[in-house]
Amino acid sequence: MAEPAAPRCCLGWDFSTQQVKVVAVDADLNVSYEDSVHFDRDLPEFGTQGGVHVHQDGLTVTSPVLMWVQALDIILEKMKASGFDFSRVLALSGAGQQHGSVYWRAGAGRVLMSLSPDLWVHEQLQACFSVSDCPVWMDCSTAAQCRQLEAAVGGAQALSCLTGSRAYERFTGNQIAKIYQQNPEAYSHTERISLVSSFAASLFLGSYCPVDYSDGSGMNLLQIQDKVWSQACLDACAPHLEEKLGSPVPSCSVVGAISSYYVRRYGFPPGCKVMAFTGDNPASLAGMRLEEGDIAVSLGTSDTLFLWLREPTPALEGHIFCSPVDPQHYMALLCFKNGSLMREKIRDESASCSWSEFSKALRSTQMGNGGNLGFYFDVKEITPEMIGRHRFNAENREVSAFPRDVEIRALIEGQFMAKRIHAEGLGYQVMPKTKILATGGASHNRDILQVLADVFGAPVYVIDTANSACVGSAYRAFHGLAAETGVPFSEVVKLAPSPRLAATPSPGASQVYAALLPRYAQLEQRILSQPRRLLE
Ligand SMILES: Nc1ncnc2c1ncn2[C@@H]1O[C@H](COP(=O)(O)OP(=O)(O)O)[C@@H](O)[C@H]1O
Ligand SMILES: O=C(CO)[C@@H](O)[C@H](O)COP(=O)(O)O
Repeated sequence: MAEPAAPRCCLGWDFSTQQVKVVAVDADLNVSYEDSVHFDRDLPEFGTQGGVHVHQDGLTVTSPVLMWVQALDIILEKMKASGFDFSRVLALSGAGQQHGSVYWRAGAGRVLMSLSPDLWVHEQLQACFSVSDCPVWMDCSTAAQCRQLEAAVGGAQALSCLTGSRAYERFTGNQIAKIYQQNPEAYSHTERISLVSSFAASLFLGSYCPVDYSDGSGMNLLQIQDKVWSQACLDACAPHLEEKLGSPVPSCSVVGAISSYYVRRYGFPPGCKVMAFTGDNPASLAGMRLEEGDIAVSLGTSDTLFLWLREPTPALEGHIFCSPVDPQHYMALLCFKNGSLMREKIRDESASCSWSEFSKALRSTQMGNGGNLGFYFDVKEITPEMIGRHRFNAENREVSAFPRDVEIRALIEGQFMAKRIHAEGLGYQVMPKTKILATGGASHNRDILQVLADVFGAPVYVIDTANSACVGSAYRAFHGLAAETGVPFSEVVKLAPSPRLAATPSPGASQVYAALLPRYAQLEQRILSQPRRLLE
């Protein structure tokens, strides 16, 4: 009897801070394959820590662009070696860490179009980048460019109304302005500037892929309501920028068929469609099938919190992005830089480098931590703009240290109280029907999720894989296949596995945190009002 045909699938990619990841999702919307290449571990020759290089000024943070390309080569070879059947891939899409930028040297487009299947992609693109170390989202070296941009458009709120955010140091327009000002030669030799997401899509397309509206919203350049580049912002950042960026496209666009390179080298079908790639947080929104009223908390390298929005409400804190799945709607996002890497530091200092010891400490301490509260920002935080470690006892007196278990609970409770306080600052209210959807590496840790449920007073759900950006990308690829028929994204994914309940609030949690949240907010204000703290 003939073998039954292998089920068709879509691939979802994620070029995130610490790794490149991929999932295959079959037509029944179940994940059938998962793989990753970890930059520090699998590509040690690039010498990154956490996927990045922090420069001597402590502000500039970059990643080598060829490391990303080589990671793609390696992961595809791993898939091939494992027997993955590429001929069943109908379409693919992907995500990238947001805000990072890639600078393609003049002539690179031609090289991309004529890749030889006998060689690795990274071998062929060696000379294709005018900037070898790409600024990434952790960079905070563009304060001067941010002030220039805000001044050019009439202030911070005016910029936010236009682009969804006041000027942020990691946002791509400000990063491009810095490259233009400090390295005009590299800028003038650049024929195309991509986001990490559109760069990754370009590798698959074999030609430059446009920036999508959703990830494009993280640049301080896109008018989020009109979905066009803001001429005033472009002019304030660098000359000839519009031609280097190309026109932005709806996130649901099919941008073309896969390059013949992948057809000939790996056996992808020639008609395999490439759907526009987007930011990792927007892709996670798709992967978790977030609905209005839900709140998503991503615990990856960064921690982020995001919501589905019907109407944009740009403010001086937080970001509004175009929705990655519905052209009429938006998403709100808060980003916290001291996420997993800060948790790893405290784990190493106070839990013998072990997540299970870390969890034990969370289980052995009480909700509310005996009134002890902590702020842990080893790198300058985005929300709020603060740096340093600050610990307070139950009498609000600053103390220099906590016992190890108290330190661990103070870190996790503090991280989640900050998220709730700043989400409420954007107008979000926890309702009786609120669901929290958690994702990212730390969502593997049930004890961390328990604290999340307790602080928010809401149940926490997870999907089968913590790689929601990959899953969302594969779902978006399925949506791309149906796009011509106008089927909404929600219809395409309605039969996907439902999120699973991972934690419910403990009895008494709401009373404990009703008392602690205002204290945490007041202490945060106290720290912020001491100017020396900002400079530490
Ligand atoms: N059991 C665990 N408990 C807490 N954090 C964890 C656990 N397992 C992994 N992590 C964290 O997950 C992080 C990676 O998350 P991930 O979402 O894959 O990151 P990114 O997508 O930004 O590369 C690691 O830095 C690690 O600290
Ligand atoms: O800057 C932001 C969002 O605004 C970050 O969330 C980046 O998108 C990095 O994502 P991870 O690699 O931490 O998932």
